Amino acid sequence: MTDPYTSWSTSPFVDEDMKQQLQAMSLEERQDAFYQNLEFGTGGMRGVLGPGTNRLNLLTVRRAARGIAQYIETQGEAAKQRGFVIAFDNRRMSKEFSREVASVVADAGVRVYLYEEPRTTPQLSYSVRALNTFMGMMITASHNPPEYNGLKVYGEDGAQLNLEDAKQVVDVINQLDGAETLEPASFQTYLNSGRIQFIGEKLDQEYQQQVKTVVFDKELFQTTDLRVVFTPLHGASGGTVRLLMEDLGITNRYFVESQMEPDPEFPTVVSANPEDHSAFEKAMELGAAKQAELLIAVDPDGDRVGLAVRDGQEYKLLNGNETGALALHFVLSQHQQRGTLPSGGVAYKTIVTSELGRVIAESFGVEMEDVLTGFKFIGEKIRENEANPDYTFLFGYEESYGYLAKPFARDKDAVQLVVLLVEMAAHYKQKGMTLLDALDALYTKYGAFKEKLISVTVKGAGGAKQIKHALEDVRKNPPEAIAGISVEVIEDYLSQVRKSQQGSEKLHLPEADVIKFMLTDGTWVCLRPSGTEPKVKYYIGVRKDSKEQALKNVEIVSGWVESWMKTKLEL
Ligand SMILES: O=P(O)(O)OC[C@H]1O[C@H](O)[C@H](O)[C@@H](O)[C@@H]1O
Repeated sequence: MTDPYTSWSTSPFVDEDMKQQLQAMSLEERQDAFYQNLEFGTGGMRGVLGPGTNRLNLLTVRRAARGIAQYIETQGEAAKQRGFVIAFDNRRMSKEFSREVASVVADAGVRVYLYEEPRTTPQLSYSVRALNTFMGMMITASHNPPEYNGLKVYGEDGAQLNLEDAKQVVDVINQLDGAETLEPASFQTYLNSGRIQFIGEKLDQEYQQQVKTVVFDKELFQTTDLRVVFTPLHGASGGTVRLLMEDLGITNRYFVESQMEPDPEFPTVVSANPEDHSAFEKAMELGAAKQAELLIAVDPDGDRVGLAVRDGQEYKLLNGNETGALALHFVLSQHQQRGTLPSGGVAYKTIVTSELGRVIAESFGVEMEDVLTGFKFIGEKIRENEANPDYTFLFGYEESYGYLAKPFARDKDAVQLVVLLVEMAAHYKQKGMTLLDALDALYTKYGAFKEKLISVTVKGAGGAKQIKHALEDVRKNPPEAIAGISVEVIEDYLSQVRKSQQGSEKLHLPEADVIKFMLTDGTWVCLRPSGTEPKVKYYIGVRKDSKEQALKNVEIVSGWVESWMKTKLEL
């Protein structure tokens, strides 16, 4: 059998440009580019751009699209007619990939709707629902460096494919021949025939109308003197947010102009990730010049959002747990004040997100349900329950900076949150409070919660195995105490068993390689391998009477967990 490198080098479907790149590769580069097929997993596909089976390029994208097209074909004529919608953000090759996917899917007889210019992930999610398509795709690598791109696949409800459907798609893709053997389809032919249609302004406007419904009190925008700085970090959300802020009459709005236009090179940021302090650098400069109280940064595909709040002469960043708790509390208290808090209201968070969310929800008589890490699990819950007339989705969030206020989108939606967070900051400003004061008020009322996330990178071919073995070892030899605090409950999501002194019970969440320890003083520790990076993640949460105590304790427990896991990973 010909090796894949030779097969690609001689394939009629590999263009001259790529053939030259193949020729120029060192032996090491070849090995890395061809030693496996870039995995299409339950979260889609993400990787470095370039030639090879282990890279993202027109051929590997074609292969993934072919698998998706074949999967849609197996779902029957109605699914094909309902069609497939595609959006992309501002990554290198995104437009080319979007057209490649469109052609391949159209070639299978499926109707295709396509955005011509960058749009956000939540708008893609909304578009699946608005156009009633059978599936959809977002082409993005979220906040990864410029050399990456990726594909995320959505089901008919607008959420990322659930585990069962994703598995079926993955199985079809895995059975396909090599990417270099697959014939391309003609984009122009299907565009001319109308099987591929461009979409745009009408859906943009509809989506923006929907976003405005997230606001409780539009008049607040006209009366507030709150000063807000916004940056999309060179991503896809800039245009939409600018229009929304203008439209809502948010007077003191300032945009980081050098970062407003979509740019695949992200030239003015070290990391286009609102979790990183560095992402706020330009926003902080503008904020200082304009005396802004609030800085908002949205990641390139517009699904995650970070905040920085003015504290004296500096800005303090809020993390996902803090922003999420504030937003949840704001939504629930606004409903309560207006008498619109429904009796069957439900909120969601992930199992690695702060327990403060549960305490807040319960104080309003709202159920807080936990799901596995990944926003698709929140989307799945909304779908499972929405037919029930007694059910109302009130809020969903996760510590990794993802939030959803209203379910017209079914993925985390930073655009919704931008308007909600500005309203929230204006609301507190009216009371003479910053968002930091508001957070302190939550701690006073509900207890001081503090969380910490430690990510340990374990790279290389053996990295994933090393992580797996370490977690196996934790299961075999679970600690009786962590940092001197007794373990009360162990939840193992792999065996789906919850063990405590009272006995064992089954956990009702999908199987996942995750272990969570609950300690006698309310502290919890959760361990899981990252699904998107070569990392193992340790999440720690504590609840104490004072902020100082909470801060101290979270550090003690984190230190203990880090050294303990070091021995398990044999680092
Ligand atoms: O922790 P990882 O598996 O790397 O995933 C990182 C993040 O990816 C997505 O944004 C998911 O919605 C999050 O739940 C997750 O935290």
